[in-house]
Amino acid sequence: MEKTERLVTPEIRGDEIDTTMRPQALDDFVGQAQARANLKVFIGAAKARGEALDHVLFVGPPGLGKTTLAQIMARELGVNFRATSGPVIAKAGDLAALLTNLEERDVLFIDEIHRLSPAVEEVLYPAMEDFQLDLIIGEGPAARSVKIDLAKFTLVAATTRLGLLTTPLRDRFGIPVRLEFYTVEELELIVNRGARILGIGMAPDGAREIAKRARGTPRIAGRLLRRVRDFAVFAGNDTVDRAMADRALSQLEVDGAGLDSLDRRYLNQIALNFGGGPVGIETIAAALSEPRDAIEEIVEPYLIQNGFLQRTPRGRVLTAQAFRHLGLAVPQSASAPQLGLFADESDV
Ligand SMILES: Nc1ncnc2c1ncn2[C@@H]1O[C@H](COP(=O)(O)OP(=O)(O)OP(=O)(O)O)[C@@H](O)[C@H]1O
Ligand SMILES: [Mg+2]
Repeated sequence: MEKTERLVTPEIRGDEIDTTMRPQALDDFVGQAQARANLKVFIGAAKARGEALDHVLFVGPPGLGKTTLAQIMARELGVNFRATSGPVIAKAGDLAALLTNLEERDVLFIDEIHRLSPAVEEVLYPAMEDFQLDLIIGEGPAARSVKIDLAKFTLVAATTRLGLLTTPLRDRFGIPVRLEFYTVEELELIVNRGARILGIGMAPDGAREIAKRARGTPRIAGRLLRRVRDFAVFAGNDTVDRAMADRALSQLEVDGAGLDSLDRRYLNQIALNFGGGPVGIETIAAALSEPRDAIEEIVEPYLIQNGFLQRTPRGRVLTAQAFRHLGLAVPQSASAPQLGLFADESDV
């Protein structure tokens, strides 16, 4: 099934070169105050001891800055940054090749670590724990196992789906870091910084308008900013104000809450065809002709976070706020407060 190309998708799109606005140092990185403060201490301590930093696991929805933080960590540690991702490492030998090329204290970044194959994971365990590689050389009766010592490296891994990680893998990370959606105020700072980098004027109410519609996600803030800039340039404006931002984003079908047409189709589907829920994710995915994974990863987290949707053991349920946002009458059941008791957000 083909994925819908959305302006507000938090995933990186094929047409984007996503690097100009990337912060280079921990102090330029906006938001995630707690994670940043902790990392600062751990990085400082590792540097003072001259040792490799403990392995770090970043968990959170796409576009919140996991890759950016991993790069910043390598830079602050003053070590090399090597990057790969779960689906790219096909064979155990691929990972072995990466690991044996690392120097002392280097950062190896594995994106989408939940997509590593079990055979590759087996190689990763002793590498993370004892900095050793257990390899089988040869086949049949001539096969023998050799141990190779590795440099003491730091694995920095990222996942959008903590629930898909095996427990033994999860347990081998000394520093788990959960990234949260950004506040509107934080996104305003990111939009203003981006506008300066892109060389476009930004009025305070313009930055606020873009920030409000960016779904708590810096990648989306950056993308909306670029599109709004296009509209401004086309209109002959050198400064983006609220009216300009609003006009551009409305034209692009991103509404005042940052919801796009897929979000509204999702909510409408549950409201109109399933009486507000509860309804199972498979049913919704089929009704929308969208892959279930995409819905779970890039549509629902923001809707749940912002009080439009609840996950319950019996399925998805719309909140009163969602009905109001769609301009629909709120059914009696949607306002029942006890629904929250059953909300299951363990894998958001
Ligand atoms: N705190 C921040 N301040 C400013 N810009 C940020 C911040 N975090 C992320 N960005 C910008 O958002 C974009 C996405 O960040 P990044 O690629 O690190 O996200 P990610 O969490 O790795 O996403 P994915 O899970 O899709 O890989 C980058 O272009 C980066 O410039
Ligand atoms: Mg990334």
